[in-house]
Amino acid sequence: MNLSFLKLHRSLLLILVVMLASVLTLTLSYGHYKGHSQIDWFDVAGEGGITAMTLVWIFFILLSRPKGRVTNLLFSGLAIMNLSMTLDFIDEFVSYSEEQAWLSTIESIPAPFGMILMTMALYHWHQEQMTINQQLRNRERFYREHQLSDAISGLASADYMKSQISRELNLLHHSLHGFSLLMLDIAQFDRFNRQFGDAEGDKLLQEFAQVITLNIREQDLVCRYASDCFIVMLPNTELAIAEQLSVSLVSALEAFSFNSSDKAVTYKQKVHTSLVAATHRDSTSGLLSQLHQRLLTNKHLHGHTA
Ligand SMILES: Nc1nc2c(ncn2[C@@H]2O[C@H](COP(=O)(O)OP(=O)(O)OP(=O)(O)O)[C@@H](O)[C@H]2O)c(=O)[nH]1
Repeated sequence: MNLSFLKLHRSLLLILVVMLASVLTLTLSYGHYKGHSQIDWFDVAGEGGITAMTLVWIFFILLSRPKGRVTNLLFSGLAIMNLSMTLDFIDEFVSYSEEQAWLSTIESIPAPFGMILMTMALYHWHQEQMTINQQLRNRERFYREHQLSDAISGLASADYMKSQISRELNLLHHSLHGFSLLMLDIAQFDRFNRQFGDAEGDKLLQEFAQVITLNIREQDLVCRYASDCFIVMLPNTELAIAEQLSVSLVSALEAFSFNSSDKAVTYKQKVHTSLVAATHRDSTSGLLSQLHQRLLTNKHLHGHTA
């Protein structure tokens, strides 16, 4: 588990600890233990479970989110709801004298305010997500599942691409134009890895992924298919248009200068490509195998020079 985001939220964690410590001090110093026989253990389990769960939610929010307005609102809403729940939970063990009965009365007051803050947080989170979705459109298309993305490039995985190809094949008879698939393979990537090391190789893969994402259209989907090989799905695109897109994408990739982490080396990479246009007679595996065969032929035709 990566805990790096938690370090950004030290002040929020401190607020939570101070809040819970104050509530415990206040209630335990004014309250009197009810006695074992007076305690309803079903209520204790239920209310204790809800209180603990809101703390777990706060933990995961702070673990997952950078600093900012949405995080502050989510934290405040949940922390205030947790305040109500903690008071309710402690109520199961202690009772108060008449002068301190307000401690029991106020327990339900924070919860609605917490819910209002959570609602505002969810609205702003929705707005934030719309912006992020726009940025991720070429990586996700219709579906989000972190297990279907490639950890190094951040792109969709081969499995996700296969599921999208099958989906497009099923839709093929409804669309005016078929779709095309473009395979892009970095030339001599093995040599690059040996020369600069695997970490620089990973950096090149990430930067190639970004260049591809920036140069494809809104409707296209890109995945990292295998080691140094990417596939771009071009929906509603005939082969002639796909060829033009391929040429401009390859020139963007080959014009891209890779800078090593220490800025000591600048490097340009050649790219091999292959293209297929899908027809309703094709299958997913058949299309992928055609792409692969054509890539091998193109590599052979153009030689293995970088
Ligand atoms: N850095 C890095 N390297 C990887 C990763 N996955 C595979 N590789 C390496 O990618 C290289 C792929 O080698 P090849 O398939 O021979 O490709 P190539 O050297 O580009 O050969 P051509 O395409 O024929 O020019 C191998 O050295 C793999 O070890 C990865 O995630 N990160």
